[in-house]
Amino acid sequence: MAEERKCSSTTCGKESCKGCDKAKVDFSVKPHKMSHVKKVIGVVSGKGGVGKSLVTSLLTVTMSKKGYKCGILDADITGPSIPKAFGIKDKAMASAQGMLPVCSSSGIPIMSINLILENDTDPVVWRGPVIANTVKQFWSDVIWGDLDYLFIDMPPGTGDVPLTVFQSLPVDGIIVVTSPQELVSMIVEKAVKMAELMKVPVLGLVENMSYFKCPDNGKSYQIFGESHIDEVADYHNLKVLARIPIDPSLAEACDKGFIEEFEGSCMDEAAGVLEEM
Ligand SMILES: Nc1ncnc2c1ncn2[C@@H]1O[C@H](COP(=O)(O)OP(=O)(O)OP(=O)(O)O)[C@@H](O)[C@H]1O
Repeated sequence: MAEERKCSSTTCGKESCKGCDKAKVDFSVKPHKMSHVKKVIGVVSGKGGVGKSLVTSLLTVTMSKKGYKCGILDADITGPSIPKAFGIKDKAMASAQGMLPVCSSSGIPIMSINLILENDTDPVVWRGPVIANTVKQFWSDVIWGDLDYLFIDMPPGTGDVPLTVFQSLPVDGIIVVTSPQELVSMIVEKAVKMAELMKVPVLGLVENMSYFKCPDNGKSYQIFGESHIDEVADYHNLKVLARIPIDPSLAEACDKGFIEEFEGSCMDEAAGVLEEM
């Protein structure tokens, strides 16, 4: 008689799966005992360079200005950009109890691989499991203290690290960042399907680089083509939380480390959704 074929998925976890060795296996990792984080929010994108780190930074700054205690876990180990956006030059320290995040000038605790590496330009040439373990340690070994929201800047795509974050950390919801271009529907669908598989709610979509408002004539131009974000959001029954224009002052703030000085209101709707959670 043919042997029953075992499910080899690490993500199956279905009650109905009779063959899955890994069904109902608990991959969760405990936070540091001195961390009390109320909500964990993942910021994801289907592909690189769409402004995920910018959106993570803007959300954190907006929520902090509303009086919430927020932190950022930079899970983008091979392309960390959060410390730069916040102009952080110090390195992370450790105490006998655990690792200490570095606080930005307005007091936002941040942990990123670039706060540990000797030089910011040192490349991380590590195997996937080592990278994934580092992210887990940023949760289990870092003393985050009391936080209302911890934002996780995920690496792009649906690979090893996003999978580790979803399985190991108690992610309460994700925000999907896109840019206006043809691939958007496929990219959003991949992120939404992964979130469904991981049973994590999608809080909504953010379209970055939506348009450019010309300072000379006040007209808006859709530099990357017509936006399809509304159709995609309707199709998946999701909200569009923000449309961020291409704004050279945002790029400058991000690249020169002044993101905390951001005063705009483009993240207000997203902030409202987070407050309602
Ligand atoms: N709306 C915007 N207007 C102007 N510049 C922007 C905007 N969004 C992002 N940028 C710039 O684009 C670059 C890439 O942004 P960012 O690092 O946030 O992307 P990312 O999706 O996190 O990239 P990666 O996936 O490679 O980590 C940065 O230099 C940033 O300042």
